[in-house]
Amino acid sequence: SRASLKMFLANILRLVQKHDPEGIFAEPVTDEIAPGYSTLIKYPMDLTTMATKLSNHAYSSVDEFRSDFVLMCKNAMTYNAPETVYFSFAKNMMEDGVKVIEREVSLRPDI
Ligand SMILES: NC(=O)c1ccc2nc(N)sc2c1
Repeated sequence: SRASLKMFLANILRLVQKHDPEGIFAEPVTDEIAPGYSTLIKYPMDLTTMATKLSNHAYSSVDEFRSDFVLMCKNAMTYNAPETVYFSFAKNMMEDGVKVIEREVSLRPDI
């Protein structure tokens, strides 16, 4: 149901947040901390925005949620040069996060 999808996705958000101890994905990226970000990144995404979308019933499937999560990570791999820690965090976050999502989905075939 819509209520169980919301609970399921809220738990995934909690789990993936553990893989971002520096909190670089916690809030929208500002042009102050990342010069030119809003010009380069057409579709920004972050974990707080995902939580808000979840509260507003903006996700009707795990796929839609996963798309925003991957968008968030790919944005960071677009804006930040490959040799930066931010790029490495994003690459690892994408790998770890997708694994978390797929494991949780495998435990809930009904979702
Ligand atoms: N998510 C990002 O791409 C991101 C987050 C934080 C941050 N702080 C900087 N000084 S550059 C930067 C980039």
